[in-house]
Amino acid sequence: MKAQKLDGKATAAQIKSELAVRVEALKAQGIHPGLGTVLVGDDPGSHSYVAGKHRDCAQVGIASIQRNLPADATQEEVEAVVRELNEDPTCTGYIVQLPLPRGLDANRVLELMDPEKDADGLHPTNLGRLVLGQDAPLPCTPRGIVELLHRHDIPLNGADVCVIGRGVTVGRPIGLLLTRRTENATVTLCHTGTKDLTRHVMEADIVVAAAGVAGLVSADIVKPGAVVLDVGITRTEQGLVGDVHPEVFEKAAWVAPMPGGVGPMTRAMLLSNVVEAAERQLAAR
Ligand SMILES: Nc1nc(=O)c2c([nH]1)NC[C@@H]1CN(c3ccc(C(=O)N[C@@H](CCC(=O)O)C(=O)O)cc3)C=[N+]21
Repeated sequence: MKAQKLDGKATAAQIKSELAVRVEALKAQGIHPGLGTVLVGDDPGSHSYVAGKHRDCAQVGIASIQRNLPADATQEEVEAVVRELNEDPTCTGYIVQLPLPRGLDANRVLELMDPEKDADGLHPTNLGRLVLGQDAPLPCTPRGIVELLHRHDIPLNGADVCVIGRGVTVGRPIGLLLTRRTENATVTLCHTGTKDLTRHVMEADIVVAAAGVAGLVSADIVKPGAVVLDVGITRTEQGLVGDVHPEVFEKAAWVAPMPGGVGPMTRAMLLSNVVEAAERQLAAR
């Protein structure tokens, strides 16, 4: 058996064409969505992600606002840019690209953002709203994963999901999304302190691999017919490597590959968050 592909690239293209229609409708009402990015330092990976985000914006008619700071920028300089974007009416949503260079306090920066403009869903207020089940921008990668599963008719109701990784952008919030009544999955959150990872992966209907350990999920620990999503990215001399070993394609029913799976969905959800923030601003007028 060869796994079917959870095609994030094609699904993201579909979502972008839906968003382009909503952007036109907003513009007709006088609201022009604009995405701001705050990028500190010269990490080539971060620069290429941010460039991709602005290309996506152009495709759906969202304006781009780029604020780049040098690697030696101070906490005060970064915070000044955040304050500026909070006040900028042309910026309807923005992100601070993570991780920030050493020595900068990302939590203090996130806290300073206007939660209504938080396109990443990572402001403490919005993470709190997620816990409380209130309407708020959702973290992009978890939201992209749920959307990818929904659009391939993968059932979540009652599914046993094993999440590997407890990071703030993926592992921790995805448990909150998947256990909402509307999704109704059962989630096990595994991490470096997990005693027997193999046992948890073996029992799972759906595996979300977000540990950042190349090839961590091998075919021998995946249940036949499982759904496996590769969220890990490790840069090697041979290129980008995911957390899911290629042999898993021979055992799983569905695989979201890296590249071409969750990454493009993450970017599409960022655009969704910007459009929804603009729609909320219109509704509040
Ligand atoms: N504030 C903030 N928000 C983020 O959403 C955020 C961040 N910081 N820091 C870094 C991570 C990483 N991330 C990715 C998004 C898309 C791809 C993506 O599109 N990947 C392509 C391939 C990537 C490539 O070829 O370089 C794919 O999987 O097909 C990857 C990684 C967002 N992040």
